[in-house]
Amino acid sequence: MRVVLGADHGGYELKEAIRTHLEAQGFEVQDLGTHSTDSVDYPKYGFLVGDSIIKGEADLGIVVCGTGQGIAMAANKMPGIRAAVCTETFSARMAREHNNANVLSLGGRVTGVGLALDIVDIFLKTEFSGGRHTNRINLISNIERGEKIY
Ligand SMILES: O=C[C@H](O)[C@H](O)[C@H](O)COP(=O)(O)O
Repeated sequence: MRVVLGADHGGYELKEAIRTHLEAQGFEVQDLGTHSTDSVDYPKYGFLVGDSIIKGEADLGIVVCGTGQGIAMAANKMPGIRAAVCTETFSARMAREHNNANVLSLGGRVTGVGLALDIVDIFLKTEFSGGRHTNRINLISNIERGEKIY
Protein backbone atom coordinates (compact mmCIF):
# COMPACT_ATOMS: atom_id res chain seq x y z
CA MET A 1 0.00 0.00 0.00
CA ARG A 2 1.19 3.51 -0.87
CA VAL A 3 0.74 6.06 1.91
CA VAL A 4 1.30 9.81 1.52
CA LEU A 5 2.16 11.99 4.52
CA GLY A 6 1.90 15.72 5.09
CA ALA A 7 2.19 17.93 8.16
CA ASP A 8 2.73 21.49 9.29
CA HIS A 9 5.19 22.45 12.03
CA GLY A 10 2.64 21.43 14.71
CA GLY A 11 2.50 17.94 13.28
CA TYR A 12 6.09 17.59 12.13
CA GLU A 13 7.36 15.41 14.98
CA LEU A 14 4.39 13.05 14.90
CA LYS A 15 4.62 12.82 11.11
CA GLU A 16 8.28 11.79 11.44
CA ALA A 17 7.33 9.06 13.94
CA ILE A 18 4.58 7.84 11.61
CA ARG A 19 6.96 7.70 8.64
CA THR A 20 9.50 5.65 10.61
CA HIS A 21 6.74 3.36 11.86
CA LEU A 22 5.30 2.75 8.40
CA GLU A 23 8.63 2.28 6.65
CA ALA A 24 9.55 -0.34 9.26
CA GLN A 25 6.40 -2.23 8.27
CA GLY A 26 7.25 -2.09 4.57
CA PHE A 27 4.72 0.52 3.44
CA GLU A 28 5.63 2.62 0.44
CA VAL A 29 5.71 6.09 2.02
CA GLN A 30 5.72 9.44 0.23
CA ASP A 31 6.59 12.32 2.62
CA LEU A 32 5.49 15.69 1.23
CA GLY A 33 6.79 17.66 4.22
CA THR A 34 7.10 19.82 6.11
CA HIS A 35 10.66 18.87 6.96
CA SER A 36 11.35 20.94 10.07
CA THR A 37 9.63 22.69 12.97
CA ASP A 38 9.80 26.06 11.19
CA SER A 39 6.37 27.67 10.99
CA VAL A 40 4.44 26.91 7.79
CA ASP A 41 0.81 27.10 6.61
CA TYR A 42 -1.13 23.84 7.04
CA PRO A 43 -3.44 24.27 3.97
CA LYS A 44 -0.47 23.70 1.68
CA TYR A 45 0.15 20.24 3.15
CA GLY A 46 -3.53 19.29 3.20
CA PHE A 47 -3.63 20.25 -0.47
CA LEU A 48 -0.46 18.34 -1.40
CA VAL A 49 -1.69 15.14 0.25
CA GLY A 50 -5.15 15.45 -1.31
CA ASP A 51 -3.63 16.16 -4.71
CA SER A 52 -1.43 13.07 -4.50
CA ILE A 53 -4.46 10.88 -3.77
CA ILE A 54 -6.58 12.48 -6.48
CA LYS A 55 -3.79 11.88 -9.00
CA GLY A 56 -3.62 8.21 -7.94
CA GLU A 57 -0.07 8.51 -6.64
CA ALA A 58 -1.07 7.17 -3.22
CA ASP A 59 -3.80 4.93 -1.84
CA LEU A 60 -4.33 6.62 1.53
CA GLY A 61 -3.04 9.79 3.18
CA ILE A 62 -2.17 10.88 6.69
CA VAL A 63 -2.06 14.56 7.61
CA VAL A 64 -0.95 16.09 10.88
CA CYS A 65 -1.16 19.62 12.23
CA GLY A 66 -1.39 20.86 15.80
CA THR A 67 -4.95 19.65 16.25
CA GLY A 68 -5.64 17.79 13.02
CA GLN A 69 -8.52 20.18 12.38
CA GLY A 70 -7.21 22.83 10.00
CA ILE A 71 -5.30 20.47 7.74
CA ALA A 72 -8.39 18.23 7.49
CA MET A 73 -10.56 21.23 6.60
CA ALA A 74 -8.16 22.10 3.80
CA ALA A 75 -7.98 18.55 2.43
CA ASN A 76 -11.76 18.16 2.62
CA LYS A 77 -12.22 21.07 0.19
CA MET A 78 -10.82 18.84 -2.54
CA PRO A 79 -13.28 16.72 -4.56
CA GLY A 80 -12.95 13.05 -3.67
CA ILE A 81 -11.08 13.65 -0.45
CA ARG A 82 -12.67 12.40 2.76
CA ALA A 83 -10.40 13.35 5.66
CA ALA A 84 -11.31 12.17 9.15
CA VAL A 85 -9.95 13.73 12.33
CA CYS A 86 -9.39 10.91 14.82
CA THR A 87 -8.28 10.97 18.43
CA GLU A 88 -9.11 7.34 19.23
CA THR A 89 -9.15 4.01 17.45
CA PHE A 90 -12.92 3.39 17.14
CA SER A 91 -13.39 6.51 15.02
CA ALA A 92 -10.43 5.53 12.86
CA ARG A 93 -11.96 2.12 12.17
CA MET A 94 -15.40 3.54 11.47
CA ALA A 95 -13.96 6.27 9.26
CA ARG A 96 -12.67 3.56 6.95
CA GLU A 97 -15.41 0.96 7.39
CA HIS A 98 -18.42 3.28 7.07
CA ASN A 99 -17.13 6.52 5.51
CA ASN A 100 -14.40 5.20 3.20
CA ALA A 101 -12.13 7.97 4.47
CA ASN A 102 -9.03 8.27 2.34
CA VAL A 103 -7.15 10.64 4.65
CA LEU A 104 -6.52 10.29 8.38
CA SER A 105 -5.96 13.55 10.23
CA LEU A 106 -4.14 13.64 13.56
CA GLY A 107 -3.23 16.35 16.05
CA GLY A 108 0.41 16.45 17.00
CA ARG A 109 -0.48 18.59 20.03
CA VAL A 110 -3.44 16.40 20.95
CA THR A 111 -2.57 12.72 20.60
CA GLY A 112 0.51 11.01 22.01
CA VAL A 113 2.74 9.01 19.73
CA GLY A 114 1.75 5.59 21.08
CA LEU A 115 -1.98 6.11 20.59
CA ALA A 116 -1.42 7.90 17.28
CA LEU A 117 0.46 4.90 15.87
CA ASP A 118 -2.35 2.56 16.97
CA ILE A 119 -4.83 4.86 15.22
CA VAL A 120 -2.67 4.79 12.08
CA ASP A 121 -2.42 0.98 12.13
CA ILE A 122 -6.17 0.53 12.46
CA PHE A 123 -6.94 3.14 9.82
CA LEU A 124 -4.61 1.51 7.30
CA LYS A 125 -5.75 -2.06 7.86
CA THR A 126 -9.52 -1.46 7.87
CA GLU A 127 -11.42 -1.87 4.59
CA PHE A 128 -14.52 0.03 3.48
CA SER A 129 -17.47 -2.28 4.11
CA GLY A 130 -19.58 -0.98 1.18
CA GLY A 131 -23.23 -2.04 1.24
CA ARG A 132 -25.57 0.61 2.63
CA HIS A 133 -22.63 2.97 3.08
CA THR A 134 -21.87 3.18 -0.63
CA ASN A 135 -24.93 5.27 -1.44
CA ARG A 136 -24.06 7.66 1.39
CA ILE A 137 -20.57 8.20 -0.01
CA ASN A 138 -22.13 8.76 -3.43
CA LEU A 139 -24.38 11.43 -1.89
CA ILE A 140 -21.29 13.21 -0.55
CA SER A 141 -19.87 13.14 -4.09
CA ASN A 142 -23.11 14.63 -5.38
CA ILE A 143 -22.81 17.50 -2.90
CA GLU A 144 -19.26 18.06 -4.15
CA ARG A 145 -20.65 18.42 -7.67
CA GLY A 146 -23.02 21.11 -6.45
CA GLU A 147 -26.10 18.94 -6.70
CA LYS A 148 -29.06 19.70 -4.48
CA ILE A 149 -29.52 16.23 -3.04
CA TYR A 150 -32.70 17.00 -1.02
O1 LIG B 1 -5.62 23.60 12.76
C1 LIG B 1 -4.52 24.17 12.75
C2 LIG B 1 -3.32 23.57 13.34
O2 LIG B 1 -3.55 23.07 14.62
C3 LIG B 1 -2.04 24.39 13.29
O3 LIG B 1 -1.01 23.48 13.51
C4 LIG B 1 -1.97 25.50 14.31
O4 LIG B 1 -3.01 26.43 14.15
C5 LIG B 1 -0.61 26.23 14.23
O5 LIG B 1 -0.51 27.16 15.27
P1 LIG B 1 0.79 28.02 15.48
O6 LIG B 1 1.00 28.84 14.25
O7 LIG B 1 0.46 28.88 16.69
O8 LIG B 1 1.93 27.09 15.74
